[in-house]
Amino acid sequence: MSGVRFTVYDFEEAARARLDPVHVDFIAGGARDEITVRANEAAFARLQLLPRVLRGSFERDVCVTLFGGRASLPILLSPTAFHKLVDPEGEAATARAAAAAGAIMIVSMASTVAVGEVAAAARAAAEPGQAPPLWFQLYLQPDPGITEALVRRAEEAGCTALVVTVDSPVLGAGERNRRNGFHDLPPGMRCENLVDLRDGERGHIRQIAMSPEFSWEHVGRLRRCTDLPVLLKGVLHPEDARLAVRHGVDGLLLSNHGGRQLDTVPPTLELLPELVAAVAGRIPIVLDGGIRRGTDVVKALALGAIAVGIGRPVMWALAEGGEKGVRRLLHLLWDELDEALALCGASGLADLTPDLVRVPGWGSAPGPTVTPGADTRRGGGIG
Ligand SMILES: Cc1cc2nc3c(=O)[nH]c(=O)nc-3n(C[C@H](O)[C@H](O)[C@H](O)COP(=O)(O)O)c2cc1C
Ligand SMILES: CCCCCCC(=O)C(=O)O
Repeated sequence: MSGVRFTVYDFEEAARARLDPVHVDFIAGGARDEITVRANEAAFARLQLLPRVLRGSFERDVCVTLFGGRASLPILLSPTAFHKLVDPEGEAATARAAAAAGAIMIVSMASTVAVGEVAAAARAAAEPGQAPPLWFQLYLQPDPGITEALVRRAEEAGCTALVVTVDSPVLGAGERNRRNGFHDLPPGMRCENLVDLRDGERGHIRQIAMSPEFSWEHVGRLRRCTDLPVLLKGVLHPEDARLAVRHGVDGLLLSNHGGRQLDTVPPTLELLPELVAAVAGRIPIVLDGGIRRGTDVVKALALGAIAVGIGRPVMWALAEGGEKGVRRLLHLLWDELDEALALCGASGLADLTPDLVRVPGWGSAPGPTVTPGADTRRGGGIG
């Protein structure tokens, strides 16, 4: 069925050959001119690695502890909607692959399998006695009762953290989707987490309300309605990062939505040093956008992210080979990460420090100096 896949790009190529071009556009596309989509990957390519040698360590440990849960690798599956578009088992297949690899999966509010079923699939595939690390992503809803009902569904499913996407006061303009007339899921597919939230609601995409009315007050309300750790996804401005800390947020997913919301925002990698300095070790930062290689993971972690997330690569791998495809993808990235650590002279993630990365010609690590003790990987709020 599937040939040998050596890189993330091989999965993408195979998936493109297999999928409806309209769905390829939905996955690959971004907002407007897709400048940020391209910038995300380019930022990683621009940054250089400056390895250490002769550090005398034989094995490498890439496990990471986040909010008391342990993951086998610092690569999360960022929330992506509509997995059934690319595989009949949808998010259940993804969850089995993630759980088998010990990777954290963030289930999208717009998943095509209900979060409870996703969790059951993950449990069945996890190592015996291990709780599969599963988080839930949501968009705040104008009706607080709906937001709360979603939180309860996630809690009941056993999710261990909530990721609130805050970069979507309106839906970013995906011009490819507009041109293709892609506005609805095909018959037989729906957003299962939305079914029966209110009488008569059948899981239509339109039930997800994007609204510019949200403020920090709503974040505070959500904070009070659950004991789960709450992360904000899509904070880009350092001042907003400081506000997030002040509002009791437990972590940030530094993300520009893979370039799918506001076009021309900076690549997340370039923003990372500023955000690390802004939160000053008080909460951990996960970064997504453009991660395609083990060396990309090393660069993000060296600059202070505790872990990274991948979006499109998961969709391509799921399309290419279902559960097995995602398993192979995670194994491949784990392998690349392990190799990159070895070549950098690192025995673990804590060895990834800002001095290992350089902007060409700069002669030092990019961005503002990270305050000593402000490394979110060792600071408070984690573990
Ligand atoms: C097909 C697709 C669907 C997505 N769905 C969601 C979603 O439901 N919620 C969300 O917060 N982000 C969503 N995102 C954004 C991802 O979580 C993530 O931020 C982005 O894909 C990371 O960039 P990358 O694709 O370059 O790895 C989606 C992205 C893609 C490509
Ligand atoms: C109103 C539909 C929202 C679907 C969310 C999917 C998403 O975030 C994306 O980037 O695509």
